[in-house]
Parts: sequence; structure tokens; C-alpha cells
Amino acid sequence: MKLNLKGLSDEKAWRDALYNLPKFSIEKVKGNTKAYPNWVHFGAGNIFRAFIANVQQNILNEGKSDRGIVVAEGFDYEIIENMNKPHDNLSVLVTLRANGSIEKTVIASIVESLIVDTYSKESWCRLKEIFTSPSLQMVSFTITEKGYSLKDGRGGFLPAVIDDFNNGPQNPVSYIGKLVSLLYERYMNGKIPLALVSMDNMSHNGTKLLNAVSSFAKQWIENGFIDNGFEAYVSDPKFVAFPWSMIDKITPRPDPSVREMLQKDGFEDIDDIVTSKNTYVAPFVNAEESEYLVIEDLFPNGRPNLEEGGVIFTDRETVDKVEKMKVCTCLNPLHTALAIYGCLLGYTLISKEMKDPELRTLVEKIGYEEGLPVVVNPIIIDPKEFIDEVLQVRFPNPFMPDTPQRIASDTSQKLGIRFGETIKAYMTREDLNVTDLKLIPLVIAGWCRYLIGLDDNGEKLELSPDPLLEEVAPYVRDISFGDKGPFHDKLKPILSNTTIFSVNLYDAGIGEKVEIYFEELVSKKGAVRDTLKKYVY
Ligand SMILES: NC(=O)C1=CN([C@@H]2O[C@H](COP(=O)(O)OP(=O)(O)OC[C@H]3O[C@@H](n4cnc5c(N)ncnc54)[C@H](O)[C@@H]3O)[C@@H](O)[C@H]2O)C=CC1
Ligand SMILES: O=P(O)(O)OC[C@H]1O[C@](O)(CO)[C@@H](O)[C@@H]1O
Repeated sequence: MKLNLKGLSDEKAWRDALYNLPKFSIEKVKGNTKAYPNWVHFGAGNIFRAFIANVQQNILNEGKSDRGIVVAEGFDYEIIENMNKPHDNLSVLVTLRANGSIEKTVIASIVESLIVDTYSKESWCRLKEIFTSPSLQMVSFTITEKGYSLKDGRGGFLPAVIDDFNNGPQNPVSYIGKLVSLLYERYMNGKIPLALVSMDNMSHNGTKLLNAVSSFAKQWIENGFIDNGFEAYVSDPKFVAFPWSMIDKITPRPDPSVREMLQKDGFEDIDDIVTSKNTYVAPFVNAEESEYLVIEDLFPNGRPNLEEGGVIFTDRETVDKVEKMKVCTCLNPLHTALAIYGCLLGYTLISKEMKDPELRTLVEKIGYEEGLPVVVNPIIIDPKEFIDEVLQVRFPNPFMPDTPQRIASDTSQKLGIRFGETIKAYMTREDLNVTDLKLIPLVIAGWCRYLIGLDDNGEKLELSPDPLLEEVAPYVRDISFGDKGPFHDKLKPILSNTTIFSVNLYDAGIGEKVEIYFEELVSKKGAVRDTLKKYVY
């Protein structure tokens, strides 16, 4: 069994191996999309293939749409050259259910794969054709948070962005430059409306995309390259809208155990690649079953009927609340707690951690007892039911190959939103006392302990990448097991850093508590386990 259109024509082989096949004519959908494209997605990575493409596949299967998705890759062309093209845009979604059942689906809703590069003439011309087409309603994105940035870590514009500012929209090389150049084509061809929908995991993602696009527009207008009216076009949601969205589906990198299972089915061309830009792609994606995609309903040229595939459309305020519910309380703080303590205790699977009584109790109490009282309730999703699913079904799913080390990356960037908002809510609420928080400070102390770079057995711990590692780790690096506190001088620069926690933890009244926990966590080998036992029950 080979994954391409020819290989798929042997339907029996795939069906016998229990793969769900598309129930629509791929050729017809391709033809319709070619003539009347309505949806381009930027970012041909794993979440797109595991979630977004599957939504459209289900809608096509039910005969509720006649068009597929055009995928555009503007950063890592190897994904298109070495994966999408050889497999005729097909991929296999492996859904790993918590009850151990596995669903295998051949995804055929992606009908065209394009490189976003002005030097790749054919692709670029096709993109221009699509962007000037009145049928185009939505351009969506999963390009990671970095994809929206025009600046480097020191706050200066990236060299490619500066080149684009100076050279205009003809041959842009930066990501947003290429996007704005295509949008300008649309503007010049009748100011046709469009929605640009960021589906990346960040608060107010639509506004982040709008800011990047309009910064470019302003520079090109200022430098005399483009028409003045373009700024108004991209800033007016009647023309170009930037809806906010919240996306949630745990999609780890393609896992070797899943590949082995597919190989046993007779799936031949299954090899994955790690591209030179470090994307991990395979002809298959593995993901959990749960999924949530909530999008602000702001589409000036109409939109694909994604509600038929389970996507929730609502107003901006509700998207914001759903996002806060997930990121500040019901999923990501619990993930980060498991990441920090999982690394310290030598775990390599999130699901195994959920079998550890102390770790399980830790996240249950953070979620239900410390988080829920101040959760932002979006109404359309019940926060208690959401946490129940996270803690009872999603994290414990033994079939999901997700690791604490993956989640521990960039922790310094995550602590503020994941814990800071709850701490601030306790500070402002009259009926709550911030000093009653016990386990959130324990997670923060755990992070400081993690930064020492030794696990609970005293073995060297490989710290996950984090842009602030070199700034914060030196404060604690020399601390050895058994050292006595107070550790105020060492910890103060970290705990008072409002960029990290979005609040000075001493002003909040919990900095001292974190220091005490930290002293216990470094008291001896095995102290992490003992401290957890002492405080979680
Ligand atoms: N994997 C997951 O569980 C989830 C991911 N997401 C969001 O989707 C994003 C992508 O995740 P995956 O597709 O799983 O990752 P991936 O590693 O499979 O793919 C990353 C995609 O982003 C592009 N990209 C990377 N750096 C870029 C840059 N500097 N500029 C422009 N494009 C760039 C790559 O070319 C590729 O298309 C995440 O950062 C997150 O915001 C959202 C929910 C779940
Ligand atoms: O901690 P991170 O790196 O944001 O990842 C958390 C995980 O949980 C999610 O937020 C679930 O949707 C995914 O984005 C990701 O798999």
C-alpha cells in the first residue's frame, strides 16, 4: 500500500486494513477548487493535517461542500517538496482514542500544495490567481507564534523584513511580506473582501496578525510602493477581517510506535523526515480525539460552512473567554505543572504522570480547587466539564505519545498567562485570599528547582529550550542539595520579574512562600518527591 492517488485506487487493500477512505470524488473536488478556490491555509504542519484538514474532509464526506483546501507553505518548503508532492497531497490521520481504539483515515481534503516564494514562478502565479479570485473567502494560518513576528529578540526588524520594506511588494522574501504582497493583488483587483484567520495558539491571535499586516502596509505606503487606500482596506473589517480563534487538540510529532503499527498494516512509503528547518513530518499524523476550534464569526466575503464539521462560530468576547478558560485555568497550567515535575521526576510521558498519585493530585487540586473559583466562564463550554475531560480522558490517554519535555519548552514565556492571571484574580477578589494559594506557588518553586538542571536523583537534566534560560538559570545554578536558605537573594530576581509572571510575586504576597518551598525542594536527593507528598494532600 502506497500513499498516493494510484495507490489509493486499490481501495480494497486500504479498506481491508481498516482505513477510512474519502467518500467523495477527489478529482471533482480538485476541479471545483481549482476553478473556485474559497480557502487557502498557510502552514502545512501537523496540526493542520490532524485537525483542520479533517474537519473539511468530514464535511466533504457528508456532501455538504464541493471544495477542498489549498495549502500554502511559506517557511519550510521541504514539507511540500518531500511530503505533500510525493503523496499527492494525501495523508493519514491516526486518532489515538483514550479507550485504546485507533481510527485511521486517509485525508484527501487538501487538493493543492503551493510554495509561497516569488522565485517559484508557477506557485506564485497560482497564489496570485487565488488571491484575486472573488470566490476566496478565508485564508487561515498555523505558522507558530514566531511566524507573526517582524522583529528579532532585541526588538529590531528582521533583515528579511527590512529588505522587503525597502524593495516593495514585487519580490518579497519575509513571510508577512509575501502575504501582504498577495493581499495587495486582491486590493488592486477590486478590493474584494476576505477573512484572515490565525489559528495559532496565542491570545488575540487575529489582532496579532492584523498588526503584522498593517505594519507592512504602512511601511510600503510610506516608501511610496503602494496605494494609500490599502491601509484602510486592511484595517476595515468590512473588507479584510482578522477574526480571533481558539484552537485545541493535542497533536504530538509523528511517533515511531504509530509508524510501526502502520507498517504492519502494509503501509509502505511511511518514512518521516525532519526538515532542515526542524519540522517533523510524516505521511501520517497522530493526535488525540478531543478537539475544539472556536472562531469569531467575522467573514466579510462569507465563509466555508465549517460549523458542519464541529467548528463553533461566535462573537469575539466569547472566543476570548474560551481561550482564557483553556490557557489560564483548565488545560495549560495543568500541562505546565506536569511538565516541570515530570522532568524533575524522570517521566517521559504525560500519560504515565497521570498514574502518579502525587502528580495527579497536584493537577487536580490546581485545576478544581485553585483555578476553578476564578475561571473565566465562556458559557458555550462548561469549564468544569472541560477540566474533567482534560484530567480524566485527555492527559491520561496512554496511547498519546506526548512528553513533559515537549511541554516544558519555553516555560518562561508561559508562566505569566498560565498562573499569573489566577494569582491576579485572587489579589483582586474580596472573597479570596491570595495567600491561600498553595500549589501554584509549589509549581513556581518547582520551576526554580528545575532550572538547577538536576533531577530528583541528582542526575543531570537536559533542560528544554527556553529563550530566558541563560538569563534565569545562572541565579540558581550553583545551589547544591542540602544548601540552607534563605534563598531570597538568589530567587528575588526571578520571582519579582513581572515579565515572567505578569506580577511581582512578592507584591502578590506569595514570593516568600515560593522561597520556603524551594528550600525544601533542594534539601536532599529525593526532596522533590517528599515535598510533593507533604503539600499535595
Ligand atoms: N501541535 C499541537 O498540539 C497544536 C498546535 N497548535 C498551533 O499550531 C502551531 C503549529 O503546530 P504544528 O503544526 O503542530 O507544528 P509543526 O512543527 O508540525 O509545523 C509548524 C508549521 O509552522 C511553520 N513555521 C514554523 N516556523 C515558522 C516561521 N518562523 N514563520 C512562518 N512559518 C513557520 C512551519 O513551516 C510549519 O508549516 C503551534 O505553534 C500552535 O500555535 C495549536 C493547537 C495544538
Ligand atoms: O505547552 P504548549 O507548548 O503550548 O503545548 C500545549 C499543548 O496543549 C495544547 O495547547 C492543546 O491544544 C497544544 O497546543 C499543545 O499540544
